[in-house]
Parts: sequence; structure tokens; C-alpha cells
Amino acid sequence: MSRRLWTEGLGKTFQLHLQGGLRMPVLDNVDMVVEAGECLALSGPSGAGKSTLMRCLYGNYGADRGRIWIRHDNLDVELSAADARTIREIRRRSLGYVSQFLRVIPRVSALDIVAEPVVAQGSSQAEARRRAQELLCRLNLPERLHGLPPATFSGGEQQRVNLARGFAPRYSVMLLDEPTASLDAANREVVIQLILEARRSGTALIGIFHDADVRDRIASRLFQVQPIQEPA
Ligand SMILES: Nc1ncnc2c1ncn2[C@@H]1O[C@H](COP(=O)(O)OP(=O)(O)OP(=O)(O)O)[C@@H](O)[C@H]1O
Repeated sequence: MSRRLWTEGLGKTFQLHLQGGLRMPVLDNVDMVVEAGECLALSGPSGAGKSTLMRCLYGNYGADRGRIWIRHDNLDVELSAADARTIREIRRRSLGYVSQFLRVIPRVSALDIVAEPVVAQGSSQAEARRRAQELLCRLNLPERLHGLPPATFSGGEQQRVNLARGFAPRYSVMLLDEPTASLDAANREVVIQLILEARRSGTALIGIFHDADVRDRIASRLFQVQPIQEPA
């Protein structure tokens, strides 16, 4: 079995300090695994904890119980116990995350925003810019916008820069949060193809896809995130 990312008994409870320390359990005993070349679609009703699970998997939220593991540098590394420096290294080389919104960096062009993680993985500036250009063109971002900072871009244009930045480097695991949410049909199709190509090259993907057509075409399996039952 070529596991890439997996959890064992993962649990997460939020503590609401402004509400007198009220405890809100969201994830309980989650056991999931994604293997190389798979795309796991998280399903479950609104509020079940899909985004919370994604944030735990990326190391943004600490796990209260259980463990998260990732295959990194040919080793099984416990992400849930890793220090900040190790998490940064894992994110640089093994674990990508495409959120719903681009984090705009002032004065940095779309091209450089996309090229930056490729350079961080060891490519030259020229190579990284070529790859960035190729992806921005595939995602139909007009060439006149490539050299501009995306702060003034439309929501869909920013999301395409975000997607190009996510798919430009080579990661062994990718987390996708609603990657097609603000796209038109033509660009949705490009993203479907990028995901299928990533699967063919052995990347393991986990995502939230509210669009059922997209989910049916790209997911190899569904993973049901169960809402925690309130005690009667
Ligand atoms: N930072 C937080 N602090 C407190 N509670 C939170 C926090 N983040 C999420 N929650 C709560 O955890 C529960 C799960 O939220 P989450 O966003 O993970 O659900 P979801 O399955 O992704 O929902 P949707 O499909 O509507 O996006 C919700 O009840 C939410 O209010």
C-alpha cells in the first residue's frame, strides 16, 4: 500500500473562550487514508467538519486526539507532532494546499506569485516562470495580467492565479478546498484536467467539492465526515 497521508483516531474540539470556555467537539475518531494517485472527496452535511479536517491535515489546527501522518522524503512523518520548521519543510516539498481565496501579496505580480513555490522547490527563476506562464495560459488568464499584482483582479481571476500557484510545483499530496467554486465552465474543465493529470502522476489528493459533476469525474472515493451527535 502506498499511503501518502493518513489519520488515526483524529479528534478536534474547539474551545470558545468568549463563551465561558464552551467546548465544541467537531471531529471524533477520524480514520482516513489517501494513497498515491487517489482523489478522496470529503462529503457530509454543512457543519460536519470538512474544512476543519482539511485545516488539521495542513497543520493549521492542532489535533487534540489521535495522529496525522504524511509520507515525506520517503519516511512516515507524524505531522501532528511536527515542529513549525518541519511543517514548513513538508509544505514546501510534499504538501500543497489550494484554498478558496488567493492570499494577495502587495506589489508581487501574478507570474511571480505562481513561480515562487516552484523556485522554493529548487527550480531556476527562468524555469519557474516558464511553468507559471504555462499554467496561467492554460487557466485562460489574459497575458496582459501576468505581470500585474492580482489585488485588483476579479474573484475568478484571483482564483485561477491561486490554482496555478497550487498546481505549478510538484507535491505528493494536495489539499483542495472548493477549487472550482468561482470558475466558469471552461476553466472548471481545465481544473478537472489538472486534477486528473496530478492523479496520473501519482499525487494523492483530498478535497471538498460541492459541485457533484466535478466530484463524480475526479474522485476515486468519498470519505464521509460524520457530524458529532449531541447527547440526548
Ligand atoms: N475556529 C473555530 N472556532 C470555533 N468553532 C469552529 C471553528 N471552525 C469551525 N467551527 C465549527 O465547527 C463546525 C464544523 O465547521 P466546518 O467549517 O469544518 O464544517 P464544514 O463541514 O466544512 O461545513 P460547510 O460544508 O458548511 O463549509 C461548525 O459547527 C463550525 O461552527
